[in-house]
Amino acid sequence: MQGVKKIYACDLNLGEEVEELKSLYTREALQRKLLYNELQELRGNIRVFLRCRYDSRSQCCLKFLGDNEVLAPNSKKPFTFDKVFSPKSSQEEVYEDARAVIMSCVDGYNVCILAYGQTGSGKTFTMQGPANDPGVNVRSLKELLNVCEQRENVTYNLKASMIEIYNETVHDLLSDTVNPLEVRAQGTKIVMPGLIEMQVKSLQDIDQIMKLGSKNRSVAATKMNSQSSRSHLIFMVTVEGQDKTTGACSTGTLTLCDLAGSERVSKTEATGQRLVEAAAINKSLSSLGQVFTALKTGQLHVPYRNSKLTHILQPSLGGDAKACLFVMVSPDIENLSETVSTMQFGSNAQQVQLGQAKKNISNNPRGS
Ligand SMILES: Nc1ncnc2c1ncn2[C@@H]1O[C@H](COP(=O)(O)OP(=O)(O)OP(=O)(O)O)[C@@H](O)[C@H]1O
Repeated sequence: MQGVKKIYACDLNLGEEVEELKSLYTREALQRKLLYNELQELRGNIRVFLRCRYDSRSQCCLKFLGDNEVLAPNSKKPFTFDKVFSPKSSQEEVYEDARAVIMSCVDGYNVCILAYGQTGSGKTFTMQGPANDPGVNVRSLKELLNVCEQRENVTYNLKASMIEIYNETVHDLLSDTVNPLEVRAQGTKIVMPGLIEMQVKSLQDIDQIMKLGSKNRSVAATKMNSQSSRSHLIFMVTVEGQDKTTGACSTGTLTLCDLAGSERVSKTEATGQRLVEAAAINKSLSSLGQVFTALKTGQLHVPYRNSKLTHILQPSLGGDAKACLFVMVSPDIENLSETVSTMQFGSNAQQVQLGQAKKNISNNPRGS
Protein backbone atom coordinates (compact mmCIF):
# COMPACT_ATOMS: atom_id res chain seq x y z
CA MET A 1 0.00 0.00 0.00
CA GLN A 2 1.35 3.32 -1.05
CA GLY A 3 1.76 6.12 1.50
CA VAL A 4 1.23 3.86 4.49
CA LYS A 5 4.22 3.68 6.76
CA LYS A 6 4.70 0.54 8.78
CA ILE A 7 5.01 1.25 12.52
CA TYR A 8 6.79 -1.24 14.72
CA ALA A 9 6.32 -1.50 18.50
CA CYS A 10 10.03 -0.87 19.00
CA ASP A 11 9.75 2.49 17.11
CA LEU A 12 7.08 3.66 19.53
CA ASN A 13 9.06 2.48 22.48
CA LEU A 14 5.79 1.17 23.85
CA GLY A 15 7.26 -0.20 27.05
CA GLU A 16 8.50 3.23 28.15
CA GLU A 17 5.26 4.94 27.18
CA VAL A 18 3.22 2.47 29.19
CA GLU A 19 5.49 3.00 32.18
CA GLU A 20 5.16 6.77 31.82
CA LEU A 21 1.37 6.52 31.59
CA LYS A 22 1.30 4.27 34.66
CA SER A 23 3.36 6.70 36.72
CA LEU A 24 1.23 9.62 35.50
CA TYR A 25 -1.88 7.70 36.56
CA THR A 26 -0.37 6.94 39.99
CA ARG A 27 0.55 10.61 40.48
CA GLU A 28 -2.92 11.74 39.41
CA ALA A 29 -4.59 9.19 41.72
CA LEU A 30 -2.44 10.34 44.64
CA GLN A 31 -3.19 13.98 43.88
CA ARG A 32 -6.92 13.22 43.69
CA LYS A 33 -6.76 11.40 47.02
CA LEU A 34 -4.95 14.33 48.66
CA LEU A 35 -7.51 16.81 47.32
CA TYR A 36 -10.36 14.53 48.42
CA ASN A 37 -8.87 14.29 51.93
CA GLU A 38 -8.46 18.06 52.05
CA LEU A 39 -12.09 18.55 51.08
CA GLN A 40 -13.26 16.02 53.71
CA GLU A 41 -11.12 17.86 56.28
CA LEU A 42 -12.66 21.23 55.41
CA ARG A 43 -16.21 19.90 55.51
CA GLY A 44 -15.46 17.90 58.63
CA ASN A 45 -16.93 14.71 57.20
CA ILE A 46 -16.96 11.67 59.40
CA ARG A 47 -14.62 9.29 57.57
CA VAL A 48 -16.17 5.90 57.21
CA PHE A 49 -14.10 2.81 56.54
CA LEU A 50 -15.62 -0.60 55.89
CA ARG A 51 -13.71 -3.69 56.93
CA CYS A 52 -14.80 -7.23 56.22
CA ARG A 53 -13.29 -9.70 58.67
CA TYR A 54 -11.17 -12.62 57.56
CA ASP A 55 -12.72 -16.05 58.08
CA SER A 56 -10.96 -19.18 56.87
CA ARG A 57 -14.25 -21.16 57.08
CA SER A 58 -16.38 -19.06 54.78
CA GLN A 59 -16.12 -17.46 51.38
CA CYS A 60 -16.64 -13.72 51.25
CA CYS A 61 -20.05 -12.88 49.80
CA LEU A 62 -19.12 -9.25 49.11
CA LYS A 63 -17.43 -7.92 45.97
CA PHE A 64 -14.76 -5.28 46.47
CA LEU A 65 -14.71 -2.87 43.55
CA GLY A 66 -11.50 -0.93 43.97
CA ASP A 67 -10.56 1.08 47.06
CA ASN A 68 -13.92 2.66 47.81
CA GLU A 69 -16.77 0.47 46.71
CA VAL A 70 -18.31 -2.75 47.89
CA LEU A 71 -21.19 -4.65 46.33
CA ALA A 72 -23.53 -6.91 48.28
CA PRO A 73 -25.05 -9.98 46.57
CA ASN A 74 -28.31 -9.25 44.71
CA SER A 75 -27.66 -5.49 44.88
CA LYS A 76 -27.30 -3.34 41.79
CA LYS A 77 -25.71 -0.34 43.44
CA PRO A 78 -22.49 -0.60 45.42
CA PHE A 79 -21.97 1.13 48.77
CA THR A 80 -19.24 3.78 48.68
CA PHE A 81 -16.99 4.50 51.65
CA ASP A 82 -13.82 6.49 52.23
CA LYS A 83 -12.00 3.19 52.03
CA VAL A 84 -13.03 -0.46 51.94
CA PHE A 85 -10.86 -3.20 53.40
CA SER A 86 -11.32 -6.75 52.16
CA PRO A 87 -10.67 -9.81 54.38
CA LYS A 88 -7.10 -9.78 53.06
CA SER A 89 -6.29 -6.34 54.49
CA SER A 90 -3.74 -6.23 57.28
CA GLN A 91 -3.97 -4.42 60.61
CA GLU A 92 -1.22 -2.11 59.39
CA GLU A 93 -3.15 -1.12 56.24
CA VAL A 94 -6.27 -0.44 58.27
CA TYR A 95 -4.38 1.72 60.77
CA GLU A 96 -2.60 3.62 58.01
CA ASP A 97 -5.81 5.15 56.68
CA ALA A 98 -7.01 6.44 60.05
CA ARG A 99 -3.54 7.48 61.17
CA ALA A 100 -3.53 11.11 60.02
CA VAL A 101 -6.83 11.82 61.77
CA ILE A 102 -5.71 10.00 64.94
CA MET A 103 -2.41 11.84 65.15
CA SER A 104 -4.07 15.26 64.93
CA CYS A 105 -4.94 14.91 68.63
CA VAL A 106 -1.27 15.84 69.24
CA ASP A 107 -2.06 19.27 67.76
CA GLY A 108 -5.01 19.85 70.08
CA TYR A 109 -7.94 18.28 68.21
CA ASN A 110 -10.64 16.07 69.70
CA VAL A 111 -10.57 12.84 67.72
CA CYS A 112 -13.00 9.94 67.92
CA ILE A 113 -12.64 6.48 66.38
CA LEU A 114 -15.60 4.11 66.55
CA ALA A 115 -15.96 0.46 65.60
CA TYR A 116 -19.54 -0.58 64.78
CA GLY A 117 -20.87 -3.94 63.65
CA GLN A 118 -22.57 -7.17 64.68
CA THR A 119 -21.02 -9.51 67.24
CA GLY A 120 -18.07 -11.39 65.82
CA SER A 121 -17.52 -9.01 62.88
CA GLY A 122 -14.02 -8.04 64.05
CA LYS A 123 -14.50 -4.84 66.07
CA THR A 124 -12.23 -5.90 68.92
CA PHE A 125 -9.72 -7.39 66.46
CA THR A 126 -9.54 -4.04 64.65
CA MET A 127 -9.45 -1.85 67.76
CA GLN A 128 -7.48 -3.97 70.22
CA GLY A 129 -6.12 -6.87 68.18
CA PRO A 130 -3.97 -9.75 69.41
CA ALA A 131 -0.65 -8.99 71.12
CA ASN A 132 1.36 -10.15 68.08
CA ASP A 133 -0.73 -8.13 65.62
CA PRO A 134 -2.12 -5.15 67.52
CA GLY A 135 -4.99 -3.00 66.36
CA VAL A 136 -5.71 0.71 66.23
CA ASN A 137 -5.55 1.30 70.04
CA VAL A 138 -2.01 0.08 70.64
CA ARG A 139 -0.67 1.31 67.30
CA SER A 140 -1.96 4.84 67.91
CA LEU A 141 -0.65 4.99 71.48
CA LYS A 142 2.79 3.84 70.35
CA GLU A 143 2.87 6.40 67.59
CA LEU A 144 1.61 9.13 69.93
CA LEU A 145 4.50 8.38 72.27
CA ASN A 146 6.96 8.56 69.35
CA VAL A 147 5.58 11.80 67.96
CA CYS A 148 5.59 13.44 71.40
CA GLU A 149 9.20 12.38 71.94
CA GLN A 150 10.31 13.70 68.57
CA ARG A 151 8.85 17.18 69.01
CA GLU A 152 11.60 18.71 71.08
CA ASN A 153 10.01 22.12 71.35
CA VAL A 154 6.90 20.91 73.15
CA THR A 155 6.54 19.13 76.50
CA TYR A 156 3.80 16.53 76.36
CA ASN A 157 1.80 14.80 79.05
CA LEU A 158 -0.24 11.74 78.03
CA LYS A 159 -3.00 10.33 80.25
CA ALA A 160 -5.24 7.35 79.58
CA SER A 161 -8.51 6.13 81.02
CA MET A 162 -10.79 3.24 80.15
CA ILE A 163 -14.50 2.81 80.78
CA GLU A 164 -17.23 0.43 79.79
CA ILE A 165 -20.93 1.13 79.44
CA TYR A 166 -23.07 -1.85 80.35
CA ASN A 167 -26.86 -1.56 80.59
CA GLU A 168 -26.58 2.24 80.61
CA THR A 169 -24.17 2.17 83.58
CA VAL A 170 -20.60 3.46 83.30
CA HIS A 171 -17.75 1.55 84.99
CA ASP A 172 -14.13 2.60 85.38
CA LEU A 173 -11.99 -0.25 84.06
CA LEU A 174 -8.79 1.10 85.62
CA SER A 175 -10.35 0.92 89.08
CA ASP A 176 -10.59 -2.25 91.16
CA THR A 177 -14.06 -1.33 92.43
CA VAL A 178 -17.16 -1.62 90.26
CA ASN A 179 -18.87 1.56 91.46
CA PRO A 180 -20.80 3.24 88.65
CA LEU A 181 -19.48 6.58 87.42
CA GLU A 182 -21.64 9.64 87.04
CA VAL A 183 -21.56 11.53 83.73
CA ARG A 184 -21.84 15.31 83.94
CA ALA A 185 -21.62 18.15 81.45
CA GLN A 186 -19.20 20.92 82.44
CA GLY A 187 -19.26 23.67 79.81
CA THR A 188 -18.30 22.00 76.55
CA LYS A 189 -16.64 19.12 78.42
CA ILE A 190 -18.00 15.90 79.84
CA VAL A 191 -16.64 14.91 83.23
CA MET A 192 -16.91 11.69 85.20
CA PRO A 193 -15.91 12.49 88.80
CA GLY A 194 -13.52 9.90 90.24
CA LEU A 195 -12.45 8.54 86.83
CA ILE A 196 -8.89 7.21 87.03
CA GLU A 197 -6.40 8.65 84.55
CA MET A 198 -3.03 6.93 84.23
CA GLN A 199 0.13 8.57 82.97
CA VAL A 200 1.53 7.08 79.76
CA LYS A 201 5.27 7.51 79.42
CA SER A 202 6.46 4.26 77.91
CA LEU A 203 5.42 1.14 76.01
CA GLN A 204 5.33 -0.71 79.33
CA ASP A 205 2.74 1.76 80.63
CA ILE A 206 0.56 1.03 77.58
CA ASP A 207 0.89 -2.69 78.16
CA GLN A 208 0.03 -2.34 81.85
CA ILE A 209 -3.05 -0.19 81.17
CA MET A 210 -4.36 -2.59 78.51
CA LYS A 211 -3.85 -5.61 80.79
CA LEU A 212 -5.47 -3.92 83.79
CA GLY A 213 -8.47 -2.77 81.73
CA SER A 214 -8.99 -6.18 80.22
CA LYS A 215 -8.65 -7.95 83.62
CA ASN A 216 -11.17 -5.59 85.26
CA ARG A 217 -13.52 -5.97 82.29
CA SER A 218 -13.65 -9.73 82.63
CA VAL A 219 -13.98 -9.54 86.45
CA ALA A 220 -16.90 -7.10 86.04
CA ALA A 221 -18.45 -9.34 83.36
CA THR A 222 -18.29 -12.35 85.70
CA LYS A 223 -19.80 -10.35 88.59
CA MET A 224 -22.62 -9.13 86.38
CA ASN A 225 -23.02 -12.46 84.60
CA SER A 226 -22.58 -10.74 81.25
CA GLN A 227 -20.31 -11.08 78.24
CA SER A 228 -17.83 -8.33 77.51
CA SER A 229 -19.18 -8.03 73.96
CA ARG A 230 -22.49 -6.82 75.46
CA SER A 231 -20.89 -3.58 76.63
CA HIS A 232 -19.29 -0.60 74.90
CA LEU A 233 -15.60 -0.15 75.64
CA ILE A 234 -14.21 3.37 75.51
CA PHE A 235 -10.51 4.07 75.77
CA MET A 236 -9.67 7.75 76.19
CA VAL A 237 -6.31 9.47 75.84
CA THR A 238 -5.68 13.10 76.73
CA VAL A 239 -2.65 14.73 75.14
CA GLU A 240 -1.57 17.95 76.82
CA GLY A 241 1.23 19.90 75.19
CA GLN A 242 3.09 23.02 76.21
CA ASP A 243 5.29 24.92 73.79
CA LYS A 244 8.64 25.52 75.52
CA THR A 245 9.18 28.86 73.77
CA THR A 246 5.76 30.51 73.71
CA GLY A 247 4.18 28.71 76.66
CA ALA A 248 1.05 28.05 74.55
CA CYS A 249 -0.88 25.00 75.72
CA SER A 250 -2.87 22.52 73.66
CA THR A 251 -5.20 19.77 74.81
CA GLY A 252 -6.22 17.06 72.39
CA THR A 253 -8.23 13.97 73.14
CA LEU A 254 -8.36 10.63 71.42
CA THR A 255 -11.46 8.53 72.10
CA LEU A 256 -11.32 4.95 70.85
CA CYS A 257 -14.59 3.15 71.05
CA ASP A 258 -15.31 -0.55 70.57
CA LEU A 259 -19.11 -0.67 70.47
CA ALA A 260 -21.28 -3.57 71.59
CA GLY A 261 -22.60 -5.89 68.87
CA SER A 262 -25.30 -4.27 66.76
CA GLU A 263 -27.36 -7.37 65.81
CA ARG A 264 -31.10 -7.16 66.14
CA VAL A 265 -32.85 -8.74 69.13
CA SER A 266 -35.15 -10.82 66.92
CA LYS A 267 -32.15 -12.63 65.50
CA THR A 268 -30.50 -13.37 68.84
CA GLU A 269 -33.80 -14.56 70.41
CA ALA A 270 -32.67 -13.02 73.67
CA THR A 271 -34.70 -13.45 76.84
CA GLY A 272 -34.23 -12.42 80.49
CA GLN A 273 -30.97 -10.63 81.24
CA ARG A 274 -29.82 -10.95 77.60
CA LEU A 275 -32.98 -9.13 76.51
CA VAL A 276 -32.27 -6.28 78.95
CA GLU A 277 -28.71 -6.07 77.59
CA ALA A 278 -29.95 -6.12 74.00
CA ALA A 279 -32.48 -3.37 74.75
CA ALA A 280 -29.75 -1.18 76.33
CA ILE A 281 -27.47 -1.77 73.34
CA ASN A 282 -30.28 -1.04 70.89
CA LYS A 283 -31.10 2.15 72.75
CA SER A 284 -27.55 3.47 72.70
CA LEU A 285 -26.77 2.43 69.12
CA SER A 286 -30.00 3.89 67.82
CA SER A 287 -29.22 7.08 69.79
CA LEU A 288 -25.89 7.15 67.98
CA GLY A 289 -27.74 6.81 64.66
CA GLN A 290 -30.14 9.60 65.69
CA VAL A 291 -27.19 11.86 66.58
CA PHE A 292 -25.70 11.23 63.12
CA THR A 293 -29.05 11.94 61.46
CA ALA A 294 -29.55 15.16 63.45
CA LEU A 295 -26.02 16.32 62.56
CA LYS A 296 -26.50 15.32 58.92
CA THR A 297 -29.73 17.27 58.56
CA GLY A 298 -28.44 20.26 60.55
CA GLN A 299 -31.10 20.00 63.28
CA LEU A 300 -30.81 22.59 66.05
CA HIS A 301 -31.27 19.97 68.74
CA VAL A 302 -28.89 17.01 68.61
CA PRO A 303 -30.13 14.32 71.04
CA TYR A 304 -26.77 13.56 72.68
CA ARG A 305 -28.39 12.99 76.07
CA ASN A 306 -30.58 10.11 74.98
CA SER A 307 -27.94 7.57 76.02
CA LYS A 308 -24.78 7.42 78.14
CA LEU A 309 -22.80 6.53 75.03
CA THR A 310 -23.77 9.60 73.01
CA HIS A 311 -23.56 11.85 76.09
CA ILE A 312 -19.96 10.77 76.73
CA LEU A 313 -19.09 11.05 73.04
CA GLN A 314 -20.66 14.51 72.66
CA PRO A 315 -17.38 16.51 72.64
CA SER A 316 -15.92 14.02 70.14
CA LEU A 317 -18.91 14.07 67.82
CA GLY A 318 -19.68 17.76 68.01
CA GLY A 319 -18.67 20.53 65.65
CA ASP A 320 -15.09 20.85 66.84
CA ALA A 321 -14.00 17.26 66.45
CA LYS A 322 -12.71 14.80 63.88
CA ALA A 323 -14.22 11.35 63.66
CA CYS A 324 -13.65 8.03 61.90
CA LEU A 325 -16.12 5.18 61.92
CA PHE A 326 -15.10 1.62 61.14
CA VAL A 327 -18.10 -0.37 59.98
CA MET A 328 -17.26 -4.00 60.47
CA VAL A 329 -18.95 -6.78 58.53
CA SER A 330 -18.84 -10.54 58.32
CA PRO A 331 -17.93 -12.25 55.02
CA ASP A 332 -20.61 -14.91 55.57
CA ILE A 333 -23.78 -14.82 53.41
CA GLU A 334 -25.74 -16.01 56.48
CA ASN A 335 -25.12 -12.57 58.00
CA LEU A 336 -26.07 -10.62 54.88
CA SER A 337 -29.04 -8.73 56.34
CA GLU A 338 -26.92 -7.52 59.31
CA THR A 339 -24.12 -6.66 56.86
CA VAL A 340 -26.43 -4.54 54.70
CA SER A 341 -27.91 -2.74 57.72
CA THR A 342 -24.36 -2.08 59.02
CA MET A 343 -23.40 -0.63 55.63
CA GLN A 344 -26.52 1.57 55.68
CA PHE A 345 -25.54 2.82 59.15
CA GLY A 346 -22.09 3.66 57.73
CA SER A 347 -23.55 5.45 54.70
CA ASN A 348 -25.73 7.59 56.96
CA ALA A 349 -22.72 8.52 59.11
CA GLN A 350 -20.65 9.34 56.06
CA GLN A 351 -23.00 12.15 55.10
CA VAL A 352 -22.44 13.89 58.44
CA GLN A 353 -20.43 17.08 58.16
CA LEU A 354 -19.16 18.22 61.54
CA GLY A 355 -17.66 21.41 60.07
CA GLN A 356 -13.97 22.23 60.14
CA ALA A 357 -12.43 20.90 63.36
CA LYS A 358 -10.92 23.40 65.82
CA LYS A 359 -7.77 23.04 67.87
CA ASN A 360 -8.00 23.42 71.66
CA ILE A 361 -5.16 25.89 72.12
CA SER A 362 -4.73 28.52 74.82
CA ASN A 363 -2.01 31.12 74.68
CA ASN A 364 -1.73 31.27 78.42
CA PRO A 365 0.72 28.92 80.03
CA ARG A 366 -1.02 26.44 82.28
CA GLY A 367 -1.78 27.65 85.72
CA SER A 368 -1.43 31.39 84.91
N1 LIG B 1 -9.33 -9.42 60.10
C1 LIG B 1 -9.28 -10.53 60.86
N2 LIG B 1 -8.30 -11.46 60.64
C2 LIG B 1 -8.24 -12.57 61.39
N3 LIG B 1 -9.11 -12.87 62.40
C3 LIG B 1 -10.07 -11.98 62.66
C4 LIG B 1 -10.21 -10.78 61.91
N4 LIG B 1 -11.26 -10.09 62.38
C5 LIG B 1 -11.75 -10.84 63.40
N5 LIG B 1 -11.05 -11.97 63.55
C6 LIG B 1 -11.33 -13.03 64.54
O1 LIG B 1 -12.73 -13.25 64.56
C7 LIG B 1 -13.23 -13.45 65.88
C8 LIG B 1 -14.30 -12.38 66.22
O2 LIG B 1 -13.70 -11.10 66.16
P1 LIG B 1 -13.92 -10.00 67.27
O3 LIG B 1 -13.90 -10.56 68.65
O4 LIG B 1 -12.96 -8.90 66.99
O5 LIG B 1 -15.39 -9.55 66.91
P2 LIG B 1 -16.26 -8.42 67.61
O6 LIG B 1 -16.99 -7.72 66.52
O7 LIG B 1 -15.43 -7.57 68.48
O8 LIG B 1 -17.26 -9.27 68.46
P3 LIG B 1 -17.97 -8.84 69.82
O9 LIG B 1 -19.09 -7.92 69.46
O10 LIG B 1 -18.42 -10.16 70.35
O11 LIG B 1 -16.97 -8.18 70.72
C9 LIG B 1 -12.02 -13.37 66.79
O12 LIG B 1 -11.56 -14.68 67.02
C10 LIG B 1 -10.98 -12.61 65.96
O13 LIG B 1 -9.66 -12.96 66.31
